[in-house]
Amino acid sequence: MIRFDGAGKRHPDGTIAVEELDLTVPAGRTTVLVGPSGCGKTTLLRMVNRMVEPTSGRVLLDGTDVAQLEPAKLRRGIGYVIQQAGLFPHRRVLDNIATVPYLLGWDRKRARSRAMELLELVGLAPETAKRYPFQLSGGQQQRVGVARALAADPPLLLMDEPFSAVDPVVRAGLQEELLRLQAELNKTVLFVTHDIEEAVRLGDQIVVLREYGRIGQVADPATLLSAPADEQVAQFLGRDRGLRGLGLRPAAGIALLPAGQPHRGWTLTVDQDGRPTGWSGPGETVRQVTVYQPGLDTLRTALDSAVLSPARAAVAVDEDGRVLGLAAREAVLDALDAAGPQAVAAVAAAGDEIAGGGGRGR
Ligand SMILES: Nc1ncnc2c1ncn2[C@@H]1O[C@H](COP(=O)(O)OP(=O)(O)OP(=O)(O)O)[C@@H](O)[C@H]1O
Repeated sequence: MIRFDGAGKRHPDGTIAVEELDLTVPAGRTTVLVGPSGCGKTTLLRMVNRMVEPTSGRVLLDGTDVAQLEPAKLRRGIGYVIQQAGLFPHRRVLDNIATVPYLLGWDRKRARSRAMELLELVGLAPETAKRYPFQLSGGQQQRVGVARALAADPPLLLMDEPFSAVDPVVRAGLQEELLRLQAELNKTVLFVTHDIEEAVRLGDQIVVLREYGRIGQVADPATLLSAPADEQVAQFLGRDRGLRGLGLRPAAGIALLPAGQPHRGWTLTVDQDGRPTGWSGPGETVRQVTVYQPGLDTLRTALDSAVLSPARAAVAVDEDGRVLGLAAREAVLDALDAAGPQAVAAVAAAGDEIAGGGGRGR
């Protein structure tokens, strides 16, 4: 657990980066610091590993003031991932990952075998080990950065906008990967981003910061999106915060119609294994079928699938992609109703496209 106890930073030139912050970062969870540029996110993160020394207050790591710990030793016990990975350009991937184990005095064989394990854990092929960072894509470099941070199995990870230099598709993949790793490893993660979408996807706890490191709100994603503390936080979350909130609600429980029965003049076609192949309608066929998995996906995905379907029905599938039934748009809206007034208001605010029809797929 990390505790910021009145922690503040005033630079010698008089700039106040962080005024005075009280915050608890719980163990084994992901806490995301989010806020506009210059609000002090990086400063706070770096106070933890003593790359920045607070000018007031303290930072406690499991009850110990980090000021009492020797910086190099402290940092060897903390995984640190930064934007553009920050890999050593002259070292091969394997040796980059093994950096901290080497520093900790592990013998080379053990350090390298641990590095190979991590390469696999972050989804990189074994042959990547021999390459130099410049021979990797941005997304691969970030994966190596995460592997390096995890090498000595530290209980704490500091991540400073680790995925912001890669394109949106690669970024979504890296976020998925982090969620998967975190479900397995349960590290204490302190993650900095200025992207609220990323914060909502990754955070167990989100800290919305304003200028000078002042706290706007500390909450779990669902609470933050449904009940922002004030107008300023609501504005920061953006107009579609209600819709984003649907992304946190499971799509289980939507009433399904039998898939064999035509819906609004469209019939779903399936292959011999029961997987959807298209929609057959009056005089035309649509090959694109939008699906959702009730046990895995969210109301947002189900709604999106229903809106995009020519039959105005999302196709529910099991984990093997086999059709379970049709979720008519009305049934999805009923499920939104059951999810509470926030969800319904969000859809109303999203306007005609969803409430009235439209959508692609024709
Ligand atoms: N060495 C320094 N000297 C003076 N001011 C500084 C110094 N380092 C940072 N600052 C200022 O402290 C404030 C907080 O900086 P910080 O890097 O923590 O913000 P941030 O929220 O991480 O921003 P961004 O999202 O743009 O990375 C900014 O106003 C910055 O200009």
